[in-house]
Amino acid sequence: MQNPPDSGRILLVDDEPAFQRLGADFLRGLGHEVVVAGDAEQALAAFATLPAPDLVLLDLAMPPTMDPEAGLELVPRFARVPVIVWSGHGDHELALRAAELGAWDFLTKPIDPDMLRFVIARALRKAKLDAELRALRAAQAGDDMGLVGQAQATVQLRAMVRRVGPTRVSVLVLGPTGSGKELVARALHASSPQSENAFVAIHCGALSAELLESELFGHLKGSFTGAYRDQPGLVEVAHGGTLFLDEVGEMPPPMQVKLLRFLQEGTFVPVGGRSAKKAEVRVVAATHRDLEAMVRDGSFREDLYYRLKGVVLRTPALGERPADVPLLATRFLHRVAPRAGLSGDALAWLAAREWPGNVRELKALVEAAGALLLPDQPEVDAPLLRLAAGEADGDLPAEPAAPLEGLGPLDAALAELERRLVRDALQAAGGNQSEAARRLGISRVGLIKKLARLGLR
Ligand SMILES: Nc1ncnc2c1ncn2[C@@H]1O[C@H](COP(=O)(O)OP(=O)(O)OP(=O)(O)O)[C@@H](O)[C@H]1O
Repeated sequence: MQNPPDSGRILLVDDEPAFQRLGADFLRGLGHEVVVAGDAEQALAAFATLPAPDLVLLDLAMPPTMDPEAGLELVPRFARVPVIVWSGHGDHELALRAAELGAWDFLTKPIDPDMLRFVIARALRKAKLDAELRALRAAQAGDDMGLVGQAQATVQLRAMVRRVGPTRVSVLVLGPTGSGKELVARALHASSPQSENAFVAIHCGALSAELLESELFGHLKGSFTGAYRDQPGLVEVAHGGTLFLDEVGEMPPPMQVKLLRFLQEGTFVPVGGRSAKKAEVRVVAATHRDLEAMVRDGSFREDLYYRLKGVVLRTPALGERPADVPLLATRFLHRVAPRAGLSGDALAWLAAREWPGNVRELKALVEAAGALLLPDQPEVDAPLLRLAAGEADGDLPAEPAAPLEGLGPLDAALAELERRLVRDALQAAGGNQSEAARRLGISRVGLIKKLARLGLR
């Protein structure tokens, strides 16, 4: 039977078996799918299981306390979807508190079935409209999903992300450092139906096998020196969302086995634990290494490789997609200097450059140049880019000529120029030193030393 337009998946939370049965039958009769939970713990577990419910019906008074206040605490935990609460206590105060905590509606037992049907239909319709509005806004605001570029390879990459994002298939992102692998992983998550759940990234090469295991799967109190309390693993934090395994090629072999088990069975055992726990995550892995060669030389498990390699997406080196450079540079510049432009010689200078650090390098350079713009300088030009790249050979950006005249030796003129750049950056950052340092492309400590040296403090 075709479900009616306003049907949905409903989580019914009530401890009374008779009510559970009658309620579930009634709701199913209306075309809804129903999942039943008898207490708070079951309710939270059912809420985290995919596919996620579209609406929660929550009895506020449940064992062991039967205290509606305890039930109220659950309301924000279901905040993603409409929550309709009910209680035997029909008091005004309780209804107000529930509304404050975000409940969609408050009903008093005994429940009037017609009223329930009406309230549910309205809540589901509103939730559906909200979701459509969110999707429309996302499509309008960032059609490029943050993946800027017009090169053929980038256009194709975006098309693949749009296609693969909404599926649950594992994705392996291959490309050199700084080419946008993590960005692709985030775009996949953002275009998945689970985008409101967590996106959790872990760098597999930065930790020893032991620490990586404890980070991924969690640990129990006392399982090693320094384990003062139980710590959930990142796979649990990412439950229902996306787990991004960055530099998966660096994963130590003992961890490769454990990761494979988790990917195959969906279960894991926290460090120091005995029983297996469950978590459901979408896995996106990335590496700049040649995983196939690593499989051949035995440093990466073949079975894990095939498990991770559901769909392979590639982020080419920036040098292989020169058509992206002007667009990326303009986008990065506008983040620090919204009204500034790039001159023709700046674009030519960028185009002629090699980018061993790929998009990350371009971003850092253009942002630094944007921060160095003088207030009356409308464009970033090639000399300013050279200055930002640390390649300036004296042809500094045109400072208003008159005020610098007569400053005497070159050192004094440079110090004066530096003073102005620092003052401008501080002013633009509203006096915030960290922000000013970021704009200048130096560390905060470096800025403080500069302020002292230039006599600005
Ligand atoms: N197509 C793009 N559009 C906009 N920004 C991009 C693009 N590609 C990369 N970037 C930016 O460049 C920087 C580096 O990207 P990212 O961290 O995704 O690269 P990566 O390949 O994961 O790097 P690594 O291998 O070092 O982890 C980030 O700030 C990211 O936002």
